[in-house]
Amino acid sequence: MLTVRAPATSANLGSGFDVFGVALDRPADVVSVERADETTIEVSGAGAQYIPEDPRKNTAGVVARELDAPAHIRIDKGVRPSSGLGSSAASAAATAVALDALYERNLTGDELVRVAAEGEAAVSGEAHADNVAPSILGGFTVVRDDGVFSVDADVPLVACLPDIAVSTRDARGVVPESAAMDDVVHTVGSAATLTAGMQRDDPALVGRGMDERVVTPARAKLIDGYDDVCAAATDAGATGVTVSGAGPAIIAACYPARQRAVAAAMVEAFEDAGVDARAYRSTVGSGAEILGE
Ligand SMILES: Nc1ncnc2c1ncn2[C@@H]1O[C@H](COP(=O)(O)OP(=O)(O)O)[C@@H](O)[C@H]1O
Ligand SMILES: N[C@@H](CCOP(=O)(O)O)C(=O)O
Repeated sequence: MLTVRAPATSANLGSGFDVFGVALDRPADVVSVERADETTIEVSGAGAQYIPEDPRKNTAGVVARELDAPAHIRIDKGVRPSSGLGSSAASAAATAVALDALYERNLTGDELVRVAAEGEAAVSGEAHADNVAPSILGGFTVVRDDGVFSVDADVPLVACLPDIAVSTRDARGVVPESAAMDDVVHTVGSAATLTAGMQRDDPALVGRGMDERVVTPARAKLIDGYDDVCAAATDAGATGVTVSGAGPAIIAACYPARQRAVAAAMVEAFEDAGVDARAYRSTVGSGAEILGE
C-alpha cells in the first residue's frame, strides 16, 4: 500500500484561463494504491456520494488506465467535487504520483501532469492541466501546449468555498467563443503583472493581475453573491479577487496582516446572500507528497 497526499488548487487566477494554477495548503485528497489485476476504486470523505467508483468515470481510474498500472485505489476526499478547487484534479494528481512510485515508472513532472490531465478530460470534456500541474508540482504553475513550469512563491491567499456546486463542464459551457482585441490586450497585461507578482512575492501585483474581463464575468453569474463577496473582500484589504477555477469558490490575494479579516468578510458576505461558506487561508503551497509505503 502506497499513500499520496495531493492538495487542492486554484486555476486561472483570473487572467490565466487554462494556463495559471496555484497549489493551496489545504484541503487535500489522500489516495492509497496497491497492485491488483484490475483497477477498482473506493471513495470516502467530502462529497463521496457524488463521485463515481467506476474506474472509467473516476479521474483516478482514467490515470491508472493511461499508465497501464492496474490497482486497488482508495480515495479519501478532502476536496469536495464541483468546488472550483480542483477536486477531480487532486485525485488524478495523487493517483499519478502514487502509481508512478508503485510501478517504478520514474516519469518526469511534465509526463505526470500529462497523464493526470487525461483524468480531467474524462470529467470536464477537455484535458486542461492547470489544476493537475500545481497539485503535482506545487507552487505557481504555467501550463502551455509544449510543457509546464512551476515557480515557488510566497503570497497569502484566501479560497472561500460556498455550499453550492458548479460543475466545471457546465462552467466551460458559458465561456465566450471569442474576445474583443482590447480585452485580449488587457488580459495579457494582467497575466504579465500576476506573473511578476508571483516572482517577487508581491501581493499587490498578484491582486492587480487577477483582473480579467472575458471569462470571469460570464462565470460570476453562476455564483450567488459573487459581487458582494468580491466587494467585501476588497473592503477588508484583498488586493485582488476572482473566481477560483470554474467556481463556485472565490479566491483572493492579500497581505499577511489582512488574511484573517479577508477570510471572515468573504464568509459573512456569502452568508448575507443566504449561502453557507467556509474559507481556507493559505499560502502558495507544495505539490503532491508520498506519505508512506
Ligand atoms: N476522483 C474524483 N474526485 C472528484 N470528482 C470526480 C472524481 N472522479 C470523477 N469526478 C467527477 O468530476 C466532477 C467534479 O469535477 P469538477 O466539476 O472539475 O470539480 P472541481 O471544480 O472541484 O474540480 C463530478 O461530476 C465528479 O463526479
Ligand atoms: N481552467 C479550468 C479550471 C477548472 O478548475 P476547477 O477547479 O473548477 O475544476 C476552467 O476554468 O474551466
